[in-house]
Amino acid sequence: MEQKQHQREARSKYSIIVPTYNERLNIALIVYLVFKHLKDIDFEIIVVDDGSPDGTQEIVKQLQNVYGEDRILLGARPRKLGLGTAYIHGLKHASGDFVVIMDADLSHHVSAHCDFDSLKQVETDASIVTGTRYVKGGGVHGWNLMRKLTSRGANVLAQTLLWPGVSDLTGSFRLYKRSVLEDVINSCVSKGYVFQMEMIVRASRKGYHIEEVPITFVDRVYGSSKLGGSEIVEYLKGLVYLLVTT
Ligand SMILES: Nc1nc2c(ncn2[C@@H]2O[C@H](COP(=O)(O)OP(=O)(O)O[C@H]3O[C@H](CO)[C@@H](O)[C@H](O)[C@@H]3O)[C@@H](O)[C@H]2O)c(=O)[nH]1
Ligand SMILES: [Mg+2]
Repeated sequence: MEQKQHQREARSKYSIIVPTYNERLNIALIVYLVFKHLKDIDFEIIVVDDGSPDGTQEIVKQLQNVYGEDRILLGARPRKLGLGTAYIHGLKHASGDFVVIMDADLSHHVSAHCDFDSLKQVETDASIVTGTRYVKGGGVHGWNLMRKLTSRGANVLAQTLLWPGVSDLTGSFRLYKRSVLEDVINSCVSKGYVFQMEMIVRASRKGYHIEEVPITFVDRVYGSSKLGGSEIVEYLKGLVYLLVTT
């Protein structure tokens, strides 16, 4: 009895941060899939919503009624403040020893990072386990040619200039040791999508052990991407900034 109690106390906890902007049609399904897949794991889901006009927060509140406010936390912000700062906001609510970040639109499948091997890796030797589309076994489904070229181009450019030793710098499905995330996040300045690249480059420069797992990114069915031209400009600026400062 005492031993069981001890085992429960010693169990690692995972905080899953899911940023949302207009994800009313997706959020219930991603939450359902996480609960279905992570049966034996202690976790909480932190939804960081930027005042979505489509009423995403109303759905999250309903989900809190179903699953409990201790399992689904809502980090509500007044307006769209960017993807990078959404993670920072989510981390403030997180109580886990490990943090998973993933999109709300079902482009990431929870099994890729929350399988036994990934969890074991980050609990033992790795500091970060990051999903990559650009190794054997990984890929992208559903993007048009322009989007594929944009993603590939962004990665090739960053690889060539920064040599971070990671094959997919712009992907956003990652598993962090909480202490590592806190350390790296505090040195980041990006606010938007470029944040993913800055995080992994800074982590690599700090010497953290980064493992990669192949993932297949599946384009969303409901809603639309929030990646616009201004994010691409920010990415290029971020690249130059990292080149000069790291
Ligand atoms: N809170 C908040 N959430 C946001 C914001 N912008 C986007 N999101 C949320 O962030 C997730 C990813 O946004 P998408 O708009 O679906 O991105 P994508 O075009 O599919 O891009 C994906 O691939 C990129 C790499 O090619 C990734 O860089 C990106 O993170 C994402 O995984 C979604 O859950 C979306 O609701 C924001 O300003 N605030
Ligand atoms: Mg998406």
